[in-house]
Amino acid sequence: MSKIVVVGANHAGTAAINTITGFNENNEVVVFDQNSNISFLGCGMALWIGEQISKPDGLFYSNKEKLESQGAKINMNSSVDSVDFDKKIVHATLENGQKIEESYDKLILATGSLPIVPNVKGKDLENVQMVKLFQNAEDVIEKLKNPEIKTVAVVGAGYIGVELAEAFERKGKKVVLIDTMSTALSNYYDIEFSTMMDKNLESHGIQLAYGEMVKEIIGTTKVEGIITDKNQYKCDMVILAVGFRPNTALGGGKLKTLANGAYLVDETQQTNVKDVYAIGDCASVLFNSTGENSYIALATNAVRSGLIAGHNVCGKHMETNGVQGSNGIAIYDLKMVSTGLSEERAKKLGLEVESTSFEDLQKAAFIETENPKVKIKIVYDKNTRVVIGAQMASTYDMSMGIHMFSLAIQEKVTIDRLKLLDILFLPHFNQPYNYITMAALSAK
Ligand SMILES: Cc1cc2nc3c(=O)[nH]c(=O)nc-3n(C[C@H](O)[C@H](O)[C@H](O)COP(=O)(O)OP(=O)(O)OC[C@H]3O[C@@H](n4cnc5c(N)ncnc54)[C@H](O)[C@@H]3O)c2cc1C
Ligand SMILES: NC(=O)C1=CN([C@@H]2O[C@H](COP(=O)(O)OP(=O)(O)OC[C@H]3O[C@@H](n4cnc5c(N)ncnc54)[C@H](O)[C@@H]3O)[C@@H](O)[C@H]2O)C=CC1
Repeated sequence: MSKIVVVGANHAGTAAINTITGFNENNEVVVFDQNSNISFLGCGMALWIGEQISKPDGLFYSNKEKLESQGAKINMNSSVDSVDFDKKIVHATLENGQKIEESYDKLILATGSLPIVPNVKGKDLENVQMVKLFQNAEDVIEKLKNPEIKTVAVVGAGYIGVELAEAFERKGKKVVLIDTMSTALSNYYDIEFSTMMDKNLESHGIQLAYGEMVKEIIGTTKVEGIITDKNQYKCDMVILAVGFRPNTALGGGKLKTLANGAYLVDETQQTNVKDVYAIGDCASVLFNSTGENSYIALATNAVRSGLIAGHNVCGKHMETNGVQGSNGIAIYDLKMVSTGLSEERAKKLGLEVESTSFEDLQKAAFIETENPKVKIKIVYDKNTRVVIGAQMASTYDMSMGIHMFSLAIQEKVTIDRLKLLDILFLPHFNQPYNYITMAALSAK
């Protein structure tokens, strides 16, 4: 029997706690989380703000009572202030202000990430909003009730920014979407895909302000406008969504990190200090497209890494497969999914790559019901021909197709092996000369 302390009980922490308690091995599990809620699905935030769902209740899948019924001791509103890695003790402040010491045999750090805050004048004005926690969503929803909030400037056209731009437009607000890059979603898609999203956003009246760097948020007490290196926009609310950084202050220089501060972990999620594990957004992941440890903040990675650490702290050896950073987005009718590297990002990393693309109807052409076009692009290493990325876009829900490419990258499958892959055909579903086969066959 071991005593396992878990710091942070959102997606990664909860996955680890569920795994450990699921073994029913009478391990003592003590958990600290500085927040008042557990397992908030940020992915539902835009749906809630944009009123595509009527209430937030379904955005949580666990809570203190549930985890305690499984045998863990849960301290909510309780922060861990420091860790003595030599003595194997965490120092925490409980909800009632009491300072305590908790010893551990195994420690799991699941402290997640923090939104990056650009260091610009005016960032502390009223109505400048972060969008990470449940409480942030509550604040935004409350503020949107004020009819004086007419225009929202969203800074960052990544996943959060694009999803929220849609949500604000659905709420009848004027939206300006600002990004330093020349398209939306530039971390995930090549230009022929991201421009599809840009046209989609523009066709719904969202103003795109790309290639612009925010210099200042203006106002006396509240937001009145935003100034970039190229323009000035009048607005009543500013959303900052320019990415996450790992929340790793507890490492205190003892734990090795990537350049961005994420705890460096091995294939079992263990850090460089024995018996100390790190999972989720505070940790590195092995990125199969490059073979290197990287930072990819996703709930999917958080859950998987929690499962892995949960096994290993209980003495059940489990190793990561590495990840592909598979992701998806659905804005109005447009769905886009990607995995691994885009061609542009691969080239920026100095990789020699080729790509192959195809566009066709999803189903047999004679089908008389809904039959949208699907666009696909597969990126592969020029020398080894191993697949390292794929992107798909359509108004049709083709999202399941990307999982096969995720597996192809994980298992280092070459583009040539996809040419004759046995893909089912049924006119209701797809075409015999389907776009996956055709893209692979047209590879150089
Ligand atoms: C708006 C939004 C939409 C998203 N959509 C998606 C999506 O569609 N798909 C997807 O895969 N991912 C999505 N993500 C990303 C996903 O939410 C994160 O990757 C995920 O939350 C990471 O989980 P985590 O448990 O590692 O970290 P976090 O969610 O950051 O949780 C960390 C926890 O640690 C606690 N904590 C931190 N420090 C301490 C301390 N010192 N003491 C005690 N407790 C501490 C915090 O209170 C928190 O509960 C989205 C994120 C946002 C904000
Ligand atoms: N559907 C999904 O899978 C979702 C995933 N997430 C994940 O959550 C994490 C955080 O999401 P985001 O904050 O959207 O990060 P992101 O990395 O997706 O996008 C950040 C955007 O901000 C831009 N940017 C950076 N600095 C800027 C600056 N100073 N001014 C203007 N623009 C700037 C970048 O060019 C980029 O387009 C990501 O890891 C993301 O993948 C979030 C929402 C949905």
